[in-house]
Amino acid sequence: MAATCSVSEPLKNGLDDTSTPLLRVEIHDHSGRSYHAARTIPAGTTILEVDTPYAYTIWKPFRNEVCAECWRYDGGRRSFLTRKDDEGVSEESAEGSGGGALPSNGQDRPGVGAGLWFCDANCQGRWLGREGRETMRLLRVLEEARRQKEGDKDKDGGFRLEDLGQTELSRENVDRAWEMVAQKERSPKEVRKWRNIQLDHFETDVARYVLIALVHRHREAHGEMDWERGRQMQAGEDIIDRSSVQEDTNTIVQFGGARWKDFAALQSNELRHLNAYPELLENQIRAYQALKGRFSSSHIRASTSERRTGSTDGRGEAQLAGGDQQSHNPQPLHIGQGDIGAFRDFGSMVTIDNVRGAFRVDPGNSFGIWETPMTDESELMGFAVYPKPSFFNHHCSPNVTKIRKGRTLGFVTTRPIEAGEELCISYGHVEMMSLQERQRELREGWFFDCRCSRCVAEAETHNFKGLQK
Ligand SMILES: C[S@@+](CC[C@H](N)C(=O)[O-])C[C@H]1O[C@@H](n2cnc3c(N)ncnc32)[C@H](O)[C@@H]1O
Repeated sequence: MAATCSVSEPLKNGLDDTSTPLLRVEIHDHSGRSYHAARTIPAGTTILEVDTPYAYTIWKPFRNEVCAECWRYDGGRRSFLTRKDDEGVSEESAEGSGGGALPSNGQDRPGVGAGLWFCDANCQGRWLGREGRETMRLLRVLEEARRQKEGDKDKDGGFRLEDLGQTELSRENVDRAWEMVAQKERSPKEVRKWRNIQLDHFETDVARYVLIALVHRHREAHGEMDWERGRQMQAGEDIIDRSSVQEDTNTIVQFGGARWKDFAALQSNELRHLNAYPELLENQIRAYQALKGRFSSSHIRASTSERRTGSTDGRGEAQLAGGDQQSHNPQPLHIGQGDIGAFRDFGSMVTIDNVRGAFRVDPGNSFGIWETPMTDESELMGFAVYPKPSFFNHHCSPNVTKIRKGRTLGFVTTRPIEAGEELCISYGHVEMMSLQERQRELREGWFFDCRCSRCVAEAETHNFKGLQK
């Protein structure tokens, strides 16, 4: 039964932009926003197709076995991956919507890459065209935070769950944990220490997910204009002031048809997720601290002004972060001339609100990046959040199936659909399970009590107490 009055304001956000000629969003009492058919739809119709996620990560064990662009995986074989990071890309050829024609400055710490492998120059070019070479640099800086050996977390200044002195992760306690971090970051000295935080693989991988989201938010905030300006500076062209068209160009900065406001307005499962896995709070806060320490605005600002006053070494480069990193990171990381526009104020994106916002929406909305074709043996290689498809609710007898081709997600009807009918996918492989098994699976894996029409009908028939209409 669809309702329109029982939802909070945040839940309503994003509704305006989500309807398409085939889909409209309705709000249900027990399951929130959900796609419905705007008219009759034949079986086999692609009702939504989204070409790229807003944020995603590939888990470290798969990083050098999966193409970073098309997500091709060949059972662990690597011979099809012929390009790494920006290797083989000339300075001029990395242009695109990301405006990525920035020089490889030769200063990046040897051995630390951005962690991106590609099938070939096409995949590499597509990635660079969308994300820009600057994003590669940011990923490289973050990779320096990846702990190479098991270390002692206690002494690195990063948050520990024990610091909270509470085992129960109530709303108040989670807020208090973040507030403790907010207090600490009022001291620039403390934030400088966070540059030395070393993250474990999981923490680094989730920090990469956040970083991609923040880069996208930054791109929206600054519009294409700065990227274009950086490209012009690099190419030695006259800078054309296009500030009058910034608003127009802003509207085209989207990733998978979505903007930050769509991403951040997705449903949050923060508390239920943290209660199931309390150590995640430590992982998330440490990831935040490492990002903050490495990308802090004040550090970038100081460095960019250095460049402007010519106090760098004359190679026209501005220091980004890591100038005084720990001893095994002796070389400072630099960004190239022209990056000023692209990076300007990137550090201001690294706020508790933004980072917590990105973590909050991941558990309820992320799609697993599975090896295809999907079998029982398929590997889970990472996860991705696509805001538009996140409005599909789950049904234990779904009428829509999800198909991944590369990083594009397509949604196809599996039977004829009546106008007004709810359109649902299946979140897991639960169709063959009993009512009790399905309920347990969805509660434990997805943190909700399934109230799809099949579960509700079966619960009534079997007098199953767990579900009420
Ligand atoms: C990916 S979101 C789907 C969109 C969501 N309804 C919203 O308003 O943003 C997944 C969440 O939707 C709700 N949901 C989806 N399918 C459901 C179902 N069959 N029964 C109850 N809740 C459901 C759950 O709260 C779940 O965590």
